[in-house]
Amino acid sequence: MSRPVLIATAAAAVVVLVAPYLTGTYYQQLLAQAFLYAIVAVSLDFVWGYAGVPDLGHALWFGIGALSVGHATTVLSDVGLVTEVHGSFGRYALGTLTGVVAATVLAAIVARLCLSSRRSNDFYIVVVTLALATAAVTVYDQTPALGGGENGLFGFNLQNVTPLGWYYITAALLAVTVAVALVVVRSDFGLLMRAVRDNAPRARYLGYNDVNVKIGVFTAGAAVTALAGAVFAMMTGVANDGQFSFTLATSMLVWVAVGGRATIVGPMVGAIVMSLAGAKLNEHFPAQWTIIEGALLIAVVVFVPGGLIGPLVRLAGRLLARRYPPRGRAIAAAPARPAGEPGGGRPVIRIRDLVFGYGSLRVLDGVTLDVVAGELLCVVGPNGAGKSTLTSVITNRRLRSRGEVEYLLPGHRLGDRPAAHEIARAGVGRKFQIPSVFASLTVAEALLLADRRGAPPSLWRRSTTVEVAPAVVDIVRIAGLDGRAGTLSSDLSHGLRQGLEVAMAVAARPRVIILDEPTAGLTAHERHDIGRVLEHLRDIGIAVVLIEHDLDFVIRVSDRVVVLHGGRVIEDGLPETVRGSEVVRSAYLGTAVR
Ligand SMILES: Nc1ncnc2c1ncn2[C@@H]1O[C@H](COP(=O)(O)OP(=O)(O)OP(=O)(O)O)[C@@H](O)[C@H]1O
Repeated sequence: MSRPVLIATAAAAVVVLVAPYLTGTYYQQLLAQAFLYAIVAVSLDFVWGYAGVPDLGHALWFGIGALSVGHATTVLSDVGLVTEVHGSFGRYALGTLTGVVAATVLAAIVARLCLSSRRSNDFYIVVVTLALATAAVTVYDQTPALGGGENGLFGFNLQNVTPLGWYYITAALLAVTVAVALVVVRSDFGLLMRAVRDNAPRARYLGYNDVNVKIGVFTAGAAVTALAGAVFAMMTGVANDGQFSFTLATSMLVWVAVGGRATIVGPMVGAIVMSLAGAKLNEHFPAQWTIIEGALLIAVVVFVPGGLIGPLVRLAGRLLARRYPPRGRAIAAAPARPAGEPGGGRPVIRIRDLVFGYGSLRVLDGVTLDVVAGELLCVVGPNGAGKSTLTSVITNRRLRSRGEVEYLLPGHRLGDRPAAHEIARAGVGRKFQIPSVFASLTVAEALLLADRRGAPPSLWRRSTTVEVAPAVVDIVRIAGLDGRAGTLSSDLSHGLRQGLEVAMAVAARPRVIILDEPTAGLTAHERHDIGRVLEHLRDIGIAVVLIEHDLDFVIRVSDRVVVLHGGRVIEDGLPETVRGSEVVRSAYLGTAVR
């Protein structure tokens, strides 16, 4: 922590400690509530801001926590009226535990159902979480025996804790939440969260199970929010449908959006300021405040998508970084380590009669092919021949296809239909045709993630150096990325992103690497250099599969050439043979070949 940050944190701590003595009980209660809302905002920032899962029903978890405490500490009549309140601490603890467990289990089920669907996208998740929250309010209101009906449960607040006591308890809970959140988002796991948010398929093809990352973060967010709801109920002695409501869920989104997504501090400040303002204005203008909140959300999303406080936090960070350079992540060359098995000639992927189509369009039509260790295989063919599709079907066996793809990778037994991240973990690397990188990660961070190839990252440790193979250092140099370890991928040109993606694929220590047009956008000199790197990868035993259009380059670097046309292999042989083939010439000239 730099000195100014330390001073600012100490100053904030002094203000928080002294503030209740300068205000009355009323403001202590308001601030205690605001601190709990700030915990909720930080948890939503985790889920939405960092993992990119838009949870429109986040209030549901808060309501479950509150209701559970209310239910555990009261006795209800048939119509849901509270007839007795239990004051024992055990019941509050039981209610809290039950609420947190119930929210965690429900969130895990919802996330699994929403996120593991192949059709899952942001819109899908928004609709499901919104529908769930709306249904929860209806169920609550229709079941008085559960939560007291429209009146809710009341009068069960934990005795013997003064407003000042709650003020300090909630402040301490918020401090712990923010501290833990900051450690996690700066850790290696935080890197993975941002990677999954920016570009889930890219993370998947580096060996990470992006769905599980999202489910884990979503579930953790629900658990923290349920805990905040439980404490809220203990403090206020109230549990009602407002705590489940879409109105509260919208307020939560406003706190995060206005504060600034993916900053932790922004949503925390946003929640404290907005909930205090809301409490004051709600007293005099209840109807108007809801409209103001809605308008603010729209205005922020349209005009300042980074939020109001987030950019200030980032600016302060940048100014501080000039004076106190942070510990960035650096790239270092690791001692050479053989990634593949030397001694080429052994098939590592065996493809037999592979058939794949998009709807009625048959794109691969009985492809049979061996990918061999220590061989540089080029796949060529006219536009639309099915080259990129072949890559997709080899690297993701969850895509519906017929035929066989067998992976003969030592040390890895893949099931019948392995998922993309499992195939990547086994050592099949991929570069997409259009450069696919992580916008908010620096060059060094992207290589760090690639180097781990799906291994679970630490939740608290922040790696500062990424050690990559000499071939990666070569690619970094050839692509012009040296000296740019700290540059954000979003700030790189098209050509540099291309180079970064190739470097990422190689950094993952593949046994098979499939590169879809890695030289597109490179100069002749750079192509020559990339060609040398590919030959080096082949020489250390990696099976290199190159999809290329530049036939001169193909003839120069490849050991074997496969020609695809209309989804079929029409030629498979030595480069010179393929170049002289009549059938290949007619395929490229557009003559039908059947
Ligand atoms: N997601 C998709 N949905 C429907 N059709 C698709 C999809 N992706 C590709 N296609 C079609 O499948 C066929 C093969 O496409 P593919 O991208 O695999 O060819 P390619 O050989 O890689 O071509 P290029 O050299 O132009 O990249 C094309 O007709 C294409 O229009």
